[in-house]
Amino acid sequence: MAAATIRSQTEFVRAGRKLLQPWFHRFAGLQSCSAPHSQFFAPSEGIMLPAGSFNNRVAFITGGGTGLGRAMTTVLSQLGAQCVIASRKLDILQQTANEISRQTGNKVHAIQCDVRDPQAISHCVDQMVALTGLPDVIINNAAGNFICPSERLSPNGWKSIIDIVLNGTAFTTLELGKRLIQNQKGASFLAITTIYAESGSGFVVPSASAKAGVDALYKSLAAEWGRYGHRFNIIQPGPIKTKGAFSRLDPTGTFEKAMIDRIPTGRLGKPAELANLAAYLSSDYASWISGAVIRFDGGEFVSMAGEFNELRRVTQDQWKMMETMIRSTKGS
Ligand SMILES: CC/C=C\C/C=C\C/C=C\C/C=C\C=C\C(=O)SCCNC(=O)CCNC(=O)[C@H](O)C(C)(C)COP(=O)(O)OP(=O)(O)OC[C@H]1O[C@@H](n2cnc3c(N)ncnc32)[C@H](O)[C@@H]1OP(=O)(O)O
Ligand SMILES: NC(=O)C1=CN([C@@H]2O[C@H](COP(=O)(O)OP(=O)(O)OC[C@H]3O[C@@H](n4cnc5c(N)ncnc54)[C@H](OP(=O)(O)O)[C@@H]3O)[C@@H](O)[C@H]2O)C=CC1
Repeated sequence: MAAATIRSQTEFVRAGRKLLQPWFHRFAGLQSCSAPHSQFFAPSEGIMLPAGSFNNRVAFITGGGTGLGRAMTTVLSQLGAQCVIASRKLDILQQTANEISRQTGNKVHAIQCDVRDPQAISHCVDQMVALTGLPDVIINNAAGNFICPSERLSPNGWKSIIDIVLNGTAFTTLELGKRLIQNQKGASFLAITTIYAESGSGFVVPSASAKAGVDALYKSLAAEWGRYGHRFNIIQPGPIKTKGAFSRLDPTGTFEKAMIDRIPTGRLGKPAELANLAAYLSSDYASWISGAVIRFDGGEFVSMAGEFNELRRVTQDQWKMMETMIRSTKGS
């Protein structure tokens, strides 16, 4: 009996390893494939804004230790900003902060903060004020997500995403907004949401609901707090390969090709491309942009939305045949 249990456990572990091996390989280098026509849309990953665009500015980036947050921190730091990154895992934050500081020569500070907890945010802002003063640029980027059929979702599963994404963004924005208003200091607020904040999406229902809430929060505050010198903008990215996102949204790697097939530019986005857009929206060059929602997805959203877009698959011969059929139709 015991031997049978051990054998079945060993088999289970073996099967698990086999299943997970491609996963580890995929995330080791975060490589992805692309369609041949993506050659027309080669990413420009160099820094877009002039050097020094953020000199004497302080930027606060939640979730700045990994993925897109790290890319945005790198670009802002390269452009002269003193950056403060905040999230739950201090060791990762500190490593990122040290690496970027070394790379750019500008100090990046790491502060531990769970954005679900308003008191932790208040304490984090106290620490930031002591280190750098209040920020000029705030990027609400921290998020949590996982694919899950809604009938399998527990109340706590729902709550954990809403707490990080919607409440976390609201608590951070309100804490910083109130302090900036008290100090009569203007600032640029940017939220990173997603294309499905607009459409909704099955299988990521808590994330879709929370991100839609963030869009509404930022559009509302753009209207209300302009009078205090605050701008609020939103970037809705499509798929950009990061370990955080793809390990939770495409754990087996099965859907990546289908995703690329439906993106008109034939490839995924690059963190550096998003970082350039975020830097522009947060800069003085964008001082007349507020309340904007920028979809940044290589055309994926419209490609999925159009009734007839699947006709891309029709060949020239099939078109000839169909045109003949249509033209030969008489009457209605
Ligand atoms: C067809 C499309 C295919 C592929 C798409 C591929 C690519 C992407 C394309 C577009 C992306 C668009 C938007 C992306 C949005 C993003 O936000 S991506 C960023 C994702 N990054 C993260 O999530 C990082 C942070 N995440 C985490 O820390 C965890 O994952 C967390 C679960 C969110 C939170 O961790 P925490 O430790 O606080 O929570 P837990 O205690 O572990 O869990 C809380 C409850 O949730 C339940 N849970 C957790 N995981 C699952 C799961 N996989 N399925 C179901 N339920 C889950 C957990 O059980 C707890 O509930 P309880 O058991 O009832 O207590
Ligand atoms: N990559 C993509 O394809 C897309 C990403 N996005 C959005 O881009 C943003 C960045 O995602 P991406 O870089 O891909 O993924 P990551 O998982 O790398 O980034 C999420 C970050 O949020 C932080 N975080 C999570 N929970 C909390 C919390 N409770 N308090 C503070 N920080 C927290 C994590 O740090 P820690 O674990 O240390 O707390 C992590 O650094 C997210 O808003 C995501 O929704 C939108 C569309 C597409």
